[in-house]
Amino acid sequence: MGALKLLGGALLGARGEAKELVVDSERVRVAIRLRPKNADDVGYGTDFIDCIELQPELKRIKLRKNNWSSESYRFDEVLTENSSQKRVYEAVAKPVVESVLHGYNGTVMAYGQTGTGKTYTVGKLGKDDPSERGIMVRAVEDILIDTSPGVDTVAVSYMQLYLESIQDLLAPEKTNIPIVEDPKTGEVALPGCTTVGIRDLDQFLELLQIGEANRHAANTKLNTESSRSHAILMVHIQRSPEVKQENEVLLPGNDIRSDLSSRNLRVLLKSKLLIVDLAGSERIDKSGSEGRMLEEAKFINLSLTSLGKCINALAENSPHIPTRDSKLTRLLRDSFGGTARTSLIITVGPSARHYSETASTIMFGQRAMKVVNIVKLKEEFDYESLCRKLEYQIDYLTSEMERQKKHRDDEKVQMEQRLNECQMSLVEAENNYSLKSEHLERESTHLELENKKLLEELNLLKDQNSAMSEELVHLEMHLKQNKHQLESSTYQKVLADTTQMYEKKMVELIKQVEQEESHSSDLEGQLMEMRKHLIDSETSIQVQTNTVDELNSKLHSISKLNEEAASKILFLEETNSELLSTKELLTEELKVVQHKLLAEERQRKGLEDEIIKLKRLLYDNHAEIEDKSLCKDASLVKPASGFGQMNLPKSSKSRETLSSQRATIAKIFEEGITL
Ligand SMILES: Nc1ncnc2c1ncn2[C@@H]1O[C@H](COP(=O)(O)OP(=O)(O)OP(=O)(O)O)[C@@H](O)[C@H]1O
Repeated sequence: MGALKLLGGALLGARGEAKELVVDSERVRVAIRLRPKNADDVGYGTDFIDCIELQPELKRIKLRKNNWSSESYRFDEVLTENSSQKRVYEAVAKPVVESVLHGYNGTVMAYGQTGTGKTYTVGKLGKDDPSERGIMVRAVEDILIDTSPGVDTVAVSYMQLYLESIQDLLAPEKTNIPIVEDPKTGEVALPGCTTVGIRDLDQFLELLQIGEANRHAANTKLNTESSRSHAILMVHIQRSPEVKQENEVLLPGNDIRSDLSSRNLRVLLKSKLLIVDLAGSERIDKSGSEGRMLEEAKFINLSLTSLGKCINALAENSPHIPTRDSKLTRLLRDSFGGTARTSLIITVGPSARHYSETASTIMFGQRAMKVVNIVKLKEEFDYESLCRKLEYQIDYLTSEMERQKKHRDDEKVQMEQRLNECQMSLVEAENNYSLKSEHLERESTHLELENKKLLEELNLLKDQNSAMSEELVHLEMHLKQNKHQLESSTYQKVLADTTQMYEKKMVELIKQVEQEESHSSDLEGQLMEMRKHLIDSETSIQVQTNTVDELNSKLHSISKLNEEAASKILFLEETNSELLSTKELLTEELKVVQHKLLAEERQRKGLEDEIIKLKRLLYDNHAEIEDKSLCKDASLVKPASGFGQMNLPKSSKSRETLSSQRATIAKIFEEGITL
C-alpha cells in the first residue's frame, strides 16, 4: 500500500460530508489459477499437450499456441492446479479484505471460461470440508473475526445479474432491482436488495446456501452446472474505529460529555466488499446453447464484453469509459477505475482444446492489470449515531433530571416534615426544659433554704453544745472545788466516789459531745458538698438539658442526704435533750450535795463552837482544879493559903459539872465516830 496522502483533507463542517484520505493510485491485482484436469480434459486425449505452463516462482505463465509457439505472461500471482483454497484466498482476496476492514472499498472477482473453477474459487461453501471453502466464506469469516459485534456492523446482500436484470438471491421475488448512483461520489448502491446483518459464520453459510439455490444455473456442454448469471455478494461493513483528533482519542462508547466538550465527532468507516462470480465467458458456439440458454449466453457475453471494453479503455487511459453499457459495468464502476482496491482472479483450464478462451481470459487479465484505481478511504462522520446517542442522552438526562427533581422534591418534603417534627420536638424540649428548670430552681431554692435552716439549727446546736461544754467545765470546776471542800469532811470518801462517778459521766458526755461535734462537722462537710452539688447542678442545668435527669438523681441523693442529716439532727436533738436532762439531774444532785455540804458545814461549825466552849470549860475546870489543889496544900502546910478554903465549899458542884462535861465530850466523840 502506498503512502497516505491527505487530499483536501480538511474536516468539512456540513452534515454528511466526509474526510477523504487517498492512497496512491493502485493497480488492479490479477492472479491466474489453473484448474486441475477434469475427466473431460483427460478424455480429450493425450495427443494435445496442455496449452498452459505455469512458472509460479517467476509469477509467469506460458501460453502455448502449438508445440513450437508460446507466449509468456506475467501475473501478480500464479496459482497452480495444486494451490489450496486457503492459499488462493490469501494470495488473492486477503489483502483486499484487510483493506476493506480498514475502510476501503474492495472487489474480488473471478473471471474465466465456464467450468474453469470460478464458482469453486469464489463461492464454494465447503460445508463438509472447511478446507474447501471459497473466497466468499473465508472473507466473511475474516471480517467477522476482525469486527466487534455491537460496535461494528457486518451486513450482506447477495444478488445475481441475470439477463441484464438484478435479482435478489436472498429474496428472489425481488427482481429488476435498480442501481442507484450517488451523483457526488459516484457510489453505486442497490437499496432494493435485502441486506442481512451477519452475526456469525453459520448464519452467513445458510444465507449463501439460500442464494446459491436461487442462482440460475444450467447444463452446458462445458459444465454440467454452469452458472448462467453473474453472482455478486456485497458485504457492507460499518466500523467505529478509534480516531485521534487534536491529541484526543475518541473511543466507541465514550462519555457523551467528552463527545460534546471536544470538537470530536465519531467517525464511521463505511466500506463495501464486492465478491463477484462472473458467469462463464464461453463462446456461444462451444457452449451449445439454444433458445433461452442462448439468450442467457448472449446477455452474459454482452456484459462481459462491455466489462472488457471498460477495462480496455481504462488500460489505455481512454478519456471515455463505457461503464453505462451494461449493468455489470455499472455495478463494477468503483472496482475498475474507481476507488476500490480490486483483485481479479482469472481461472483457466489446462486443455489446449480451449486455447482461444484461455488466451482471451489471459488477455483480459493482462489488460485488467493495467487498470489503475484511485483507492480512497472514506470516513463519514457518524452524525446519525451521534444524533441517536445525543437523543438517547437527552432522554436519559431528562428522565434523570426528572427523577432527581422528584427525588429532591421528595427529600424536600421529607426534610420539611423532619424540620417540623424537629421544631415541634424542640418546642416541646424547650417547654420541658423550662418546666424542669423551674422545678429544679424551686427545688434548689427549697434545698438551699433547707440547708440554711439546717445550718442554722446546726449552729444553734453547736452553740448549745459549746454552752453545755462550758457549763460542764464550769460544773466540773465547781465539783472540784466542792471536792476540795469535802476533802476535809467526814463524807470525803462518799463525795469522792460520787464525784468520780460524775466525772466518768461527764467524760462520757464530753465524748458524746465531741462525737456530736465531729458528726456536726461531717454534716457541715456534707452540707458543703450538697451546696457544691447544687451549684454544679445549677451550672449544668444552664449548660445542657440532658443533665437535667442527672441533676434530678443528684438532687434525689442530696435530698436523701438531707433526710439523713435531718434524722441525724433529730438524733442530735434527742441526744441534746438527753444531755440536758442529764445536766438537770446532775445540777439537782449537785444542789443536794451542796445542801448536804452546807448542812454538814453548819453542823461542823456548831460542833466546832461546842468544842471551843468545851475547851474553855475544860480550861476553866482545870484552872479551878489547880487552884483547889493549891488551897488544900496550903491548909495543910500554910493555912494562910485561901485557895483550899475557897475550893472546898465548891468541890461537890465542881464534881457534878465535871462529870457532865465528861459526858458531853464522850457524847461528841461518840457522834464523831458514828459520823
Ligand atoms: N481448483 C479446482 N480443484 C478441484 N476441482 C475444481 C477446481 N476448479 C474447478 N473444479 C471443479 O470443476 C468444476 C467446474 O467448476 P466451477 O463450476 O467452479 O466452474 P465455473 O467456472 O464456475 O463454471 P461456470 O462459469 O459454468 O459456472 C466443478 O465440478 C469444480 O468442482
